[in-house]
Amino acid sequence: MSETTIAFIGGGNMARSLIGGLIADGHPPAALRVAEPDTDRREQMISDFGIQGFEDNATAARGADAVILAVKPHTMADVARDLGNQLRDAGSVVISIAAGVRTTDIADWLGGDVPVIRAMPNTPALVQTGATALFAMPMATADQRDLAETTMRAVGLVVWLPDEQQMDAVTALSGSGPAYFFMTMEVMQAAAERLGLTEETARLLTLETALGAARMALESAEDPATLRRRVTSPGGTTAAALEQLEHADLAAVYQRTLDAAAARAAELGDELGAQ
Ligand SMILES: NC(=O)c1ccc[n+]([C@@H]2O[C@H](COP(=O)([O-])OP(=O)(O)OC[C@H]3O[C@@H](n4cnc5c(N)ncnc54)[C@H](O)[C@@H]3O)[C@@H](O)[C@H]2O)c1
Ligand code: PRO
Repeated sequence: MSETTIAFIGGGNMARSLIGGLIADGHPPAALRVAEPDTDRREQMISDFGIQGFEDNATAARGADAVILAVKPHTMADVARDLGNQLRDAGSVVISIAAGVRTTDIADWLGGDVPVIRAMPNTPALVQTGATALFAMPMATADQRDLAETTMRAVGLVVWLPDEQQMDAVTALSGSGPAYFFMTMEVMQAAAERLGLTEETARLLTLETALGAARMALESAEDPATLRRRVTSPGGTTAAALEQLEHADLAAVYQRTLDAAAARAAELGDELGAQ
């Protein structure tokens, strides 16, 4: 793994999280490259991480073991078409992290015989607690799958999907999911401040509670419903609180939330695949 050269095409938020997580895991910065057209962003990544930065995608990708396409979904077709000749000849493992965009479309844009692996990571990769789902085109070799898995496992959990369609649900759950938890933290902290806590106290207690609940749910043999019941004394404070969440029909809110994200992922795949 330490010898593996990984080139990121696009140096935005998600690339930054993956690069930060890989370096924290011990990946040598010199073996990481980023192609980023925005000069300030590129220079910032070079200075923050000590990686190699390039203005030009082809130069960054040349000779890399893995090329991670980390541009926005609507930029993917142009980027893949430009890199196609080079990637087909080089035998690099091509991993796309774009929401919605399907492997067969990326392979077409690359010009055919390139086994594309699709990944849906999330930004907690930066602190090595990412969650990534992978799907590989059937033509991908075991070595190519291994390289994709090893790369993403360096920054957190990895699961393989048997069916690419499930990627839309994953995007709705763990790809976008950090935003749902961040929003919950924002509103819980604000509510606690309105109850009289200082900003700093409310912030710390909110974040530690989120971390503690997540760790406990991960490490416990009990399911979250059991853990929730253990917090909830009959007639107590938690019961009074949960009554409000039930009244707001949290289950329906989250169903609509994930449905909307999954539908948008499918829509992106349809729209962009038609190019
Ligand atoms: N941010 C997330 O939480 C997240 C999670 C999973 C997947 N993704 C996927 O990752 C991809 C990137 O998302 P992001 O949030 O990092 O976006 P971003 O806008 O922060 O980053 C995209 C970067 O690509 C650069 N870019 C634009 N045109 C380019 C080109 N032609 N060649 C090379 N680079 C170019 C931009 O300057 C920008 O820095 C998207 O496809 C998104 O669906 C994002
Ligand atoms: N961020 C990207 C988006 O919002 C993809 C998952 C998380 O589209």
